[in-house]
Amino acid sequence: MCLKGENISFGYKKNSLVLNNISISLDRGEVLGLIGDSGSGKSTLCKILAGYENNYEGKVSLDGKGIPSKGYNPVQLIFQHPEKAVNPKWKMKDILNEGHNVPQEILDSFGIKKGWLNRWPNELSGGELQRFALARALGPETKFLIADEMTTMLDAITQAQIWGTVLGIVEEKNIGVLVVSHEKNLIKRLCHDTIYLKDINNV
Ligand SMILES: Nc1ncnc2c1ncn2[C@@H]1O[C@H](COP(=O)(O)OP(=O)(O)OP(=O)(O)O)[C@@H](O)[C@H]1O
Repeated sequence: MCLKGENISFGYKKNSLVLNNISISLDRGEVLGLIGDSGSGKSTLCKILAGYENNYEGKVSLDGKGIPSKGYNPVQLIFQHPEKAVNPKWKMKDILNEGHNVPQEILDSFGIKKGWLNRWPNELSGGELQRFALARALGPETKFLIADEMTTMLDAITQAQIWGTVLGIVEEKNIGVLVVSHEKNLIKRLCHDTIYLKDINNV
């Protein structure tokens, strides 16, 4: 199975492109790095690949078919700020199990403690919250994970722990991962291959 973006062009404003004719392809089981200057459109490309942004030119496909607009999204996007991805009025256990019942072994692998389940999102640290976001995103129907600066705000130890867990799970489940980061060493350590996005407004 392959997640493809073909000849993607996109601008937030008319006559001002952020992405110009970008093509990218990610296989299941592959860990691909995406680097580029600030403002070059990495997050925008992530949103397009995960189906969050529809107003683009070109084609995004999963094995030749469009990303399903209803039901569970097999392309899961994880952002830098997990607090923006959760409903602040829900307890963590409800947020966690919204799409499917997350197995105990996944909770254990991310070090999610029982006591955290009864808390509200604002009662957890960024790293704790990101563990929940990942446990939820790596569901049985997930085929691709798009990690947009997902550990940027964390200390080095937490970053290594979280990536260690994620890499174990994606390998076992044969999930493809796009790793967006400005940390070249992290990309080098994690990824099989890397692509570079140029800022088209800065060349
Ligand atoms: N919702 C939006 N409305 C208008 N312009 C936007 C919006 N989101 C991003 N942009 C602009 O689009 C360009 C690309 O932004 P994007 O966040 O995709 O870049 P990036 O490569 O991820 O940057 P960074 O590495 O700094 O996070 C930037 O110039 C940004 O200001």
